Amino acid sequence: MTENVISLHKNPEPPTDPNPVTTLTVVPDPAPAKPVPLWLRSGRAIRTAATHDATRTTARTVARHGLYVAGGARIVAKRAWDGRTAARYERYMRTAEAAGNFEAAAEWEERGQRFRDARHRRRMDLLHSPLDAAKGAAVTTGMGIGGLVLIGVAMAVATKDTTEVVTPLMAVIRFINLMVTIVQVVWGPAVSLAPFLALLALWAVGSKQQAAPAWALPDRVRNGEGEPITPSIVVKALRDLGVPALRNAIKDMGDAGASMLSPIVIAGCGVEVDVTLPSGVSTNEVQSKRRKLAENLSRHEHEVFITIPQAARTVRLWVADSGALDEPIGPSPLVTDDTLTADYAKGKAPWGQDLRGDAAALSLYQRHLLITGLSNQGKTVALRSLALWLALDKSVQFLMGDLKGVGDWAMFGGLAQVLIQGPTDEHVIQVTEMVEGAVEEMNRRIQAPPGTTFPALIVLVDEAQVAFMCPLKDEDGRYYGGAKATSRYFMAVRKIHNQGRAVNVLMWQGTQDPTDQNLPKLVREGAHTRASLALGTESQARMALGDKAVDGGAAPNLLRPGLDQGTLVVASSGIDIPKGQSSITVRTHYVDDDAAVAITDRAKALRDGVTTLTLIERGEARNPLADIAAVIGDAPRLRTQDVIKRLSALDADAYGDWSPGDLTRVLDGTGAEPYKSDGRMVVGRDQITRAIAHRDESDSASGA
Ligand SMILES: Nc1ncnc2c1ncn2[C@@H]1O[C@H](COP(=O)(O)OP(=O)(O)OP(=O)(O)O)[C@@H](O)[C@H]1O
Repeated sequence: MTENVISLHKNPEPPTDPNPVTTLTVVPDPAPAKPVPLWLRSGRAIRTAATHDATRTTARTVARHGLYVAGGARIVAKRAWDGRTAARYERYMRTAEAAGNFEAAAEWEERGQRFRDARHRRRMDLLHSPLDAAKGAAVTTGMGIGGLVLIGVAMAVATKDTTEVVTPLMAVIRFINLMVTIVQVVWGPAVSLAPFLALLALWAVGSKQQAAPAWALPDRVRNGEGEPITPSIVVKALRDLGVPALRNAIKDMGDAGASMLSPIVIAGCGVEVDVTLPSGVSTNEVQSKRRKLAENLSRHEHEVFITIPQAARTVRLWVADSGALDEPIGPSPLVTDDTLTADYAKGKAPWGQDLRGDAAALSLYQRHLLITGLSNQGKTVALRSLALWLALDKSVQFLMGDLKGVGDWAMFGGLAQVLIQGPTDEHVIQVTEMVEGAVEEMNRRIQAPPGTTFPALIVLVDEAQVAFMCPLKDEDGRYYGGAKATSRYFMAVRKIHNQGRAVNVLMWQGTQDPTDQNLPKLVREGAHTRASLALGTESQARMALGDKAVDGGAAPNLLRPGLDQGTLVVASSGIDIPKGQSSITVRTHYVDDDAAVAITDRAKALRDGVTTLTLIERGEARNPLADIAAVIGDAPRLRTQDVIKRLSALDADAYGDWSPGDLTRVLDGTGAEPYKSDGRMVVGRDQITRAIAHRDESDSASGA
C-alpha cells in the first residue's frame, strides 16, 4: 500500500554537516626523471650544433673555398698539360669519332701529328741552343761594352777629361748593382709570399670555374635558378640524361662535347641550340626525356621544347629564360589597330607570338579548322579571335553555333547569318540543321558553272562535343549525335570536310577534352589546321594534332592547365613553321569580350546590316521556369551568373537586362530558390524540375 500514499510534506533537506571537514591527501612528488647521462647530452648538443643551418653553411663555405684551390690546381695543370702535349688533339679526335664524324677525326689526327713534328723540331733545336746562347751572350756583352766605351770616348773628347771614358760603363755597372740590391731586398719577402700568391691564383681560377663538388656550391648555384644556358651546361644536361650511349660518347669527348652543339642563339624569350647527336643515339631518345633534360638545365618542363629539324640525327632545343613564359604577351593588333582589315584569300590572322617572339599569323584560306583543349584554357577566345579578324573581311559570311551559350559569341549577332546559342538538345538540333543547310549551300556551289567564285562561308560550331554526344533521334530514327553513317551532325560535318574547301565552305570547330566518342577520328582528321591548348594525355594530343605532329615533338599534353591559358600547339600549312618541324607553339593574344564587341562593331560598320537568325522565336511569352530548366540542361546545378548569361543568350529581349535579383524574384516561393554551393550561388536542376512539376500539378488542380 505504501506506493499509494502521497506525502503532503516536501521532502526535508538532507541534513547538512555544520562543520564540513576538508580532507587533504598527500600527493607524492612525481619521481624525478632519470638524469640523462652526460655523454648522451653532449652527443645531442654536438649533433644539434653540427646539423644547424648556420654550421652547415659555414662548413660548406670553408670547404668550397678550399676545394676551389684544389679545383684551380687541377684546371691549371690540365691547361699546362694540354699546352705541352698532344692531349687536346687526341681528345678532339675522339670527340669527332664518337660523334661519327670521321672526316673531322682525320683532320684532328693530322693536326696532332703536325704538333708532334713541330715539338720534335723544337726539342732538337734545344740540344744545340746552349752553345748558341753562350756565343750570343758573349757577342752581345762585348758589343755592349764596346758601345759604352765608344760613348765614353766621345764624352772624353767633348769634355777633354780622360776619366769620362769609363763614365757610361760605370753608370751601367752602378745600375746593375742597384738592381741586385733591390732583388736582394725583395727576394726574401717574395719567396715567403710566393706560395700564398700561387694559392690565390689557383683559388681565383677555381672559383671562376666553380670547380668544387655540387654539395659545396652556394644554394643559388646548386639550384641553378635563372642560370644562363652555356655550352657546358647543355652538354652536362645531355650527359646526365640517362641515355647510356649518349653518356659514354660525351665522356669520350671530354670537354670537347660542346662540339655537338651549334652556336647558342637568342630566340625570343629564350635560347635555341641544335644538338647533333653521336651515332647510336636516336632523336626520340632525347625527346622522350624532356622533363629530365629541363631539370638538368634548371628549367621547368614546359620551358624546354625539343623539336626535330631537318638535319639528320639532330634535335633542336629551345630553352626559355626562367619564368619568361609566365609573362603575358602584348595585346592583339586587332585591338590596338582599329583601321585593321582582313583579306580572307591573301591575308593572315594575327594570332599571337611563337616562342622565338616572332609574330604568329595564320592563313585561313580554304582550311577547315579544329581547336581542342581542356576546359577553360582559352579555346573559345582563340577561335573567336580568328573569327574576329576574318569578320573584318566584309565578304565573309558566318553560320555560328555556340553549344555552351553563355554569350561568348553574342557579339556576332547582327553580323553572322545564323547564331545559335545554348547547350540543350534543342540547340543541337538547330545547329545540326544549320550545318546541313551549309551542306546544301555547298552542293549548290559545286553545281554552279565552272569558274564561279564564292565568298567564304564559315560554319563555326563551338563546343562541338555537345553535338557529337547528343542522344536524340529525329522522327526517322536518325541520331543527331554519334559517329555512325546515319548520324546527322557527323555526316554533315564530314560532307563539308570532304568537299567544302574548293567552294570556300569551311568547317571550324572548337571542342573540349577530346575522346573517340566526342570527337570522332574522321572528323579530327578532316581539319587542315589543327590546334590544341593544354590537354591531359599524349593520346589526347594525338587525337588533337595527329600522330605526325606528336611524333615530331608536339606536346600540348605538357602545357600546364590553368597556367598556359591561350598557349596553343598548332599543326597547319597556314602558319610559318620552322623547316623540318611538324608543329609550332603559339602564345595567343587575349582578346576579351569588350574588345571583341568593339571589333565586331567595326566589322558590322563595314557591312550592310545583317539580320541574324537565332532560330528561336522572339517575342513569344516566355516561361522563365522552363527556360531556366532548359539552360541548366544536364548539369546538376549552375551558377546564378551563368543561368542569367544563358537566359540572356536564349532571349536577349526577355532576359538581356536580368540581374541576380530578377532570378531570385522569379524563383522565390517555388522551392527552387538559389542556394550556396562551394561558396557560390547556384540554381539546382532537381529543384527546378520539382518546381515545374509542382506548378503543373497546381495548374491542373485549379483548372479542375
Ligand atoms: N590568350 C590568352 N591569354 C591569357 N589568358 C587567356 C587567353 N585566352 C583565354 N584566357 C583565359 O582563359 C579563360 C578561359 O577562356 P575561354 O573561355 O576561351 O576557355 P575555353 O577553353 O573556351 O573554356 P570552356 O571550354 O570551358 O568553354 C579566359 O577567361 C581568360 O582568363
